[in-house]
Amino acid sequence: MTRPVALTLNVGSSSLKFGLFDIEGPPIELGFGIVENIGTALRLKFTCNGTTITRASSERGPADHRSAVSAAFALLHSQVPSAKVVAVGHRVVHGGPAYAAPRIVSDNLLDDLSRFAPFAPLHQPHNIAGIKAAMAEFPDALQVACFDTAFHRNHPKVNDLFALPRAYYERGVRRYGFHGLSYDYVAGELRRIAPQLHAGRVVMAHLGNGASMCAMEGGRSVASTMGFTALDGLPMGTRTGQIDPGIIFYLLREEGMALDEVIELFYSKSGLLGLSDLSHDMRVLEAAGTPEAEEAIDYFVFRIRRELGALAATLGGLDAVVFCGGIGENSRLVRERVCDGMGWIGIGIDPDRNAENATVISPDHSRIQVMVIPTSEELVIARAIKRFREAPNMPEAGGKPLGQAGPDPA
Ligand SMILES: Nc1ncnc2c1ncn2[C@@H]1O[C@H](COP(=O)(O)OP(=O)(O)O)[C@@H](O)[C@H]1O
Ligand SMILES: CC(=O)OP(=O)(O)O
Ligand SMILES: [Mg+2]
Repeated sequence: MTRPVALTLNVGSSSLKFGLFDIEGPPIELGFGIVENIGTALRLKFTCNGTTITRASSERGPADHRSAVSAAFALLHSQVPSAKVVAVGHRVVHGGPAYAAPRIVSDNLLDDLSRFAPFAPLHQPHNIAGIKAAMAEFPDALQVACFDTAFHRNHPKVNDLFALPRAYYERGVRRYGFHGLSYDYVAGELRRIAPQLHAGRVVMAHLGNGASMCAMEGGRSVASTMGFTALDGLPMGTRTGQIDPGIIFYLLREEGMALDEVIELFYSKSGLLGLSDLSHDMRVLEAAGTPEAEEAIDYFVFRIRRELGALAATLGGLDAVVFCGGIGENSRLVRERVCDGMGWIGIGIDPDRNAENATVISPDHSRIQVMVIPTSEELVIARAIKRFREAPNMPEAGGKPLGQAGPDPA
């Protein structure tokens, strides 16, 4: 017997995450998979019905994104042969200035999204390739694109500006902000767990391989540390984060680097990896204990603290800080160091709660609640699919980001 399911695809620079959802009622996750090590030798992991299987790719030589997607589809077909994929939802990192809600995929949309590829070179080309692969694999399925930038589209204009001549803003050179699917999910969870905090002033820190922070007022994004590209703001696994743009001119002019080399340096060789000279992976750095690894963590924490102060000032005060993403959800060390000595602003941490990754890690009666809320970009995508299936003819059926409006459909 076949059963109709929805598939979510989140194709990143070095990994692909996919989810399988029952969407008959409120979306329920049936399975979750990850294909890692794109660029070298693929490693696959898939959990479904309580069983986890892991596999190494049999392919020889470095595997590209196309083989990663094929491997994910093959795994699905072999492990869940009864699943009939009726809809596929895609995380698309850049939606540009226009897309403030999910969209059904069309040729026009794909053309439009390709224009933003230079703004997100680690993600957008792979996101688009994932959509095309899914269209070929599941030709009868509904295809929905969900944008990381959409959650931030209602920023006050001043927070979207760069101090360039005005024409550049009109041409799309704006501070877009990313990780919107994650913030949307976590804002929805915050509304469920603590509606009074959701209604207040919140800084969220999505700390994963990509890392950013978002200031929210009443569940709406008003500012983000990421800008025109997902290179801005916090240092990341392999990305610089905010940097003096004068360095780019110096590298091009004085050190004679080619533009592509600078792009590679900033996106793929910097951040935690560049500073530690060891790894982009926080777990490895925490275990290493070398002075360089320590300094990489110190810089990561320093920039988070600095942005926390700046975003709190943007909000005119602070009611809650929420950590999410692989580091935010799991690294007690990073959370502890971020909150250390922040009593002056009202932030404190309970060591036992922090060690347990508890939902609330601040002490009782704290003025500012410090929380850990695991994110799920996949569930936000599945909910968008569900809305489109219920109202297929509405171009905006994806609606407003969940954290921002209306009751949670789940
Ligand atoms: N227990 C842990 N302690 C510290 N860091 C962790 C832990 N688990 C995961 N991480 C870190 O989370 C990061 C990956 O985050 P994730 O959100 O999964 O990334 P992606 O952006 O690829 O989705 C890596 O730096 C990893 O080391
Ligand atoms: C926008 C971004 O940085 O995404 P990721 O964390 O998946 O790299
Ligand atoms: Mg991520």
